[in-house]
Amino acid sequence: MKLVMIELAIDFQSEPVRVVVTGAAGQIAYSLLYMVAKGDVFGPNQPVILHLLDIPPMMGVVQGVVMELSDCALPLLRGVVPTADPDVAFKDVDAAFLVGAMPRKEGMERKDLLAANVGIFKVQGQAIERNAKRTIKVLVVGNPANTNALVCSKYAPSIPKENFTAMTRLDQNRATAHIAERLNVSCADVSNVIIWGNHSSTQFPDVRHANATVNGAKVSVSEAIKDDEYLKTQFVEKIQKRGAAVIAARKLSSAMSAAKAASDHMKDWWQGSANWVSMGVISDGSYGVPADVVFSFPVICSDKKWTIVQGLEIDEYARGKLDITAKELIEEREEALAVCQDSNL
Ligand SMILES: NC(=O)C1=CN([C@@H]2O[C@H](COP(=O)(O)OP(=O)(O)OC[C@H]3O[C@@H](n4cnc5c(N)ncnc54)[C@H](O)[C@@H]3O)[C@@H](O)[C@H]2O)C=CC1
Ligand SMILES: O=C(O)CCC(=O)C(=O)O
Repeated sequence: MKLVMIELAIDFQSEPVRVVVTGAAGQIAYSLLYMVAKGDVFGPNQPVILHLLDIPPMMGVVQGVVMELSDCALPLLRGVVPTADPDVAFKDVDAAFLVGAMPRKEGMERKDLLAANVGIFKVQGQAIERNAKRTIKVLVVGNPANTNALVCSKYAPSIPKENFTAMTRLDQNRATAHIAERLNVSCADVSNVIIWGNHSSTQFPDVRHANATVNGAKVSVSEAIKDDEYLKTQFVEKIQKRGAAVIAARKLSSAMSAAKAASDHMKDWWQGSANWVSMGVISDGSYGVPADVVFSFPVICSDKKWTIVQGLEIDEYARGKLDITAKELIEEREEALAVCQDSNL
């Protein structure tokens, strides 16, 4: 099928940002592209040019997505570049959503995807190094997201490591929504829920510093819930296993909620965050987390930069949880780097 490049003839004052979405034929991209193209992420006045990357056999499907984007008649969408060539996809891009990867099936752990997916992020890191703006902001969604982000950054050595992040916002959103439901308040009334560590079943969803507005008064979540044992056990397990629960129910992995989380993550990074948000970022050793892993920390974003929230108390219980998830990330890193070295990609 012949691919067409669409440059829509709309005149805007601001320069468009170039945004690549990989896995453009897949289910997360199908929701995410619409959110980006209608201004949810980069702002209601910021034109965008979308680069859509997928593999050659999926180009027919991508062409259908291009048609639908056009049919949405979105004023901010200045152009669409569908391609199966990473060098075209990453050319001069300002922001990247790295979604394209194999999703897990029922019964698998996310790290089981490592051997299949890590090569994709090596190749894309190399393409970023050759083509992207040095200021590119990269959000890795494809699993295992933290380790894929680390691999990607290692193969783009001239881009600052701070520009590579992994998505744990879906876990944050799940935890926030769960607390809000339990307290019968809106999600907007719950703040500062933290996800520490890996986007995996070792992650530590932590509400020890979270607040909720209940009946007009701001209180700590633990005060409002009044069941610390529940918050330390069932709640943690529920969030850790939520992805698997969705797969069991839908026979497909989370997509609409994953796209919303990707949109939230990039929006906060680009436009600034009102509260703490959780992002997988390169560890600088904060909270005793080993360096050279992409670890989810609470961060604040401003001026298109994230900063790890410092000074939070880590008690013995939290220390144990942080150490478990850090250990898993070190194991994943060693395995991933071995796969990259063995592969001729
Ligand atoms: N971090 C997180 O919170 C979440 C991560 N995920 C992960 O996101 C990934 C994508 O999920 P879905 O969209 O549901 O999968 P999907 O299977 O619907 O789509 C994946 C797309 O990626 C494409 N693809 C494969 N190799 C590629 C390559 N080298 N370059 C570009 N595109 C490539 C496929 O052809 C396919 O179109 C999976 O790894 C999934 O586990 C999903 C939900 C949440
Ligand atoms: O759990 C999975 O592997 C599916 C996608 C995902 O990462 C999630 O839903 O959290």
